[in-house]
Amino acid sequence: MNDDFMAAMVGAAQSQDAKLAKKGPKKAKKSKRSRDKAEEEEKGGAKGVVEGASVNAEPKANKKSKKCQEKKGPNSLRNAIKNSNSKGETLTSSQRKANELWFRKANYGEILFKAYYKGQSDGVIVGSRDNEGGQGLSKKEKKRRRKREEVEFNDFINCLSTPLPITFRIRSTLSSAVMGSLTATLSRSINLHPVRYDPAGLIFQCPDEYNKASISKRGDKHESPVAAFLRNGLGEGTLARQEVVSMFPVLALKVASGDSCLDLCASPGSKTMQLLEGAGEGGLVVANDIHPGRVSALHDAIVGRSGLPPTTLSRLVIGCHDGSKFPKPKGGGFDKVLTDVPCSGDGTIRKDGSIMPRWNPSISNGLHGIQVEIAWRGLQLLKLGGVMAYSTCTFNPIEDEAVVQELVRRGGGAIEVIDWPDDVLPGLKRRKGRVAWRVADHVEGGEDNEDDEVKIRWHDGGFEDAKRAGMAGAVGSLWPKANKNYGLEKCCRFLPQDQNTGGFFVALLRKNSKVVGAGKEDSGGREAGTDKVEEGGGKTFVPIDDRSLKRLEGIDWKVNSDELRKRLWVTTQDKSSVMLCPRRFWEMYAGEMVKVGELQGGGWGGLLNAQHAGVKVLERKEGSLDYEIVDEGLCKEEGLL
Ligand SMILES: C[S@@+](CC[C@H](N)C(=O)[O-])C[C@H]1O[C@@H](n2cnc3c(N)ncnc32)[C@H](O)[C@@H]1O
Repeated sequence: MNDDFMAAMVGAAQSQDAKLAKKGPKKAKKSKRSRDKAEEEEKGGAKGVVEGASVNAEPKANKKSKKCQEKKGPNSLRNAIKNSNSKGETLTSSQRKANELWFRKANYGEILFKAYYKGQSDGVIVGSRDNEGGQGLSKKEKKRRRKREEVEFNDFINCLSTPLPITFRIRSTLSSAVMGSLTATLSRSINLHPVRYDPAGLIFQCPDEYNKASISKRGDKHESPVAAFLRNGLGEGTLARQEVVSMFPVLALKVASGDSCLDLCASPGSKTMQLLEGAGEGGLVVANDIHPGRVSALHDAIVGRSGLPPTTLSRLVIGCHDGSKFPKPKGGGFDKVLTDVPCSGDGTIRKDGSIMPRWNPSISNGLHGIQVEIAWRGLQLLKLGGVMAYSTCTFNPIEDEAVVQELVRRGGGAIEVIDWPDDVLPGLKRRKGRVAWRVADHVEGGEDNEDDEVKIRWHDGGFEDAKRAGMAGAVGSLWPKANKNYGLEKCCRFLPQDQNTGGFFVALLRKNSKVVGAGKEDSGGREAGTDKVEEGGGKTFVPIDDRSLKRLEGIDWKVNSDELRKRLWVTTQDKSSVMLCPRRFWEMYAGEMVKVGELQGGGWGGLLNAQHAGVKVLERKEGSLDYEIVDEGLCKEEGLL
């Protein structure tokens, strides 16, 4: 632990003590309990200082790969947390740590979470399922309804504090004989039956007594029969461990044999595996993630441990790009796209204890913009008539319906939210997407907040009002557009108490015609203008042209320009970098670039077992037209230096 951090902790504890002294004794007592808990965690060195949520938590990787991730992979969630104080100030690392520690110790995450979701519009968590908002009810009916909602809200909160059941699925690629024998073993020897809403009989949810701890006791004589069954099945590749709600988006996509699929935010890869199973041997799955370390973990999970046969694996291409700028492959778009975007992850509270303590609404507000951009790119990369699933594991409408609303709005008629297919998991309890929700941030004391308490600040007056009130990161697309019909009720919300699952959100979007950009006034969070890119415009890998080659003139390449032209494929990722796609493909493996294939023939994806679609090797120096090499080792390997 370094001195800075120690100082930050001491400072945080002192400021917290001062705050506790200011509050009444009751509040102080409550906060003391959570402070003790936080201190225990701190001593254990566990998740002491807030890191990314489970969805974004870095996989275990060696030190080198971690360093590499920090250098190369921006983490949207971590960034959102960093900037999540209501004033939008950029904090130093020790200020941030102190802030987080104080926040966690005082239990503010839970307080804000409850206040936010309790105060949300009808149906976001509790209440009407029909988007009617309870108009026209008598006083008595309203009172009864409020009581019912109170009970419902308590059910929701109570459910969040219970552990998530272990779930798994039988792989859909197995022969019916193997499937039959597995289901027979499960029902006869273990008395475990498929979930009632899966007529295919492939999804299983273990009873509560089989928790994570009991399942992880492996191989000893106390190993439970389910644990042994799982261990064998996972090893042989007949089973896949996956949270049940996480299976929904790919099932709803109804991937058919021969489909080309893009998984834009793929790591750790559980949904990529479902896509691969569905697309079969005639299909193609491109799995992408922005983090080299997470791409590596995805590779290990799928290529190393999934047990999927080589014929299936050869249909997989792994990429490592910012999904919002993913290059368009030559020869048209994908049949199916999945954008399982980075999110605040509060739907995973049952399995990730680190989420609630640092929860605040500004995290979601901060992620909305990148979620829109990734999903918008997904829509651009979709074939006409193709379907994209947009999914998150959060209850927050800011990351759910508000994103879908912005995509449909941008599409200007080209994009349509479609219904969940009737024949997929019939009987599954789904709640309708919301057409109304409330926008909030949180205030941490000071001028805007006389009580000096951290609390939710609602912005019901809309975007302009919120901007005037100093809401950090306010963009128009956070608010519902009450006067327009965007088909949001067709989105699906999954709440934990309904089926003993995690929380989840799925929207299916069909592309009916080409999408060409959007009006500036309501951009989803990035600078206006970035959404003006036409489909695939400037983002296709092409062999390097003379003009681009000229821009790279300062570099002392060891091969002549004809050879360079053959080897280098280029796409402009942003104004300051050039993504080169050598004719050889590379992947990130435990922090090292490893060559995995060579391009044959003319087109991108010509070799399907290529594991990487390109890599940024040149970056423009700030304020100059010169490029500098990002990865010298790679250029040397390629014979370019
Ligand atoms: C919810 S997780 C995906 C889970 C995965 N689909 C699965 O089911 O196993 C979100 C992922 O998005 C990645 N990510 C974050 N920002 C991204 C971006 N701009 N482009 C692509 N991936 C991104 C994170 O690294 C993280 O692995």
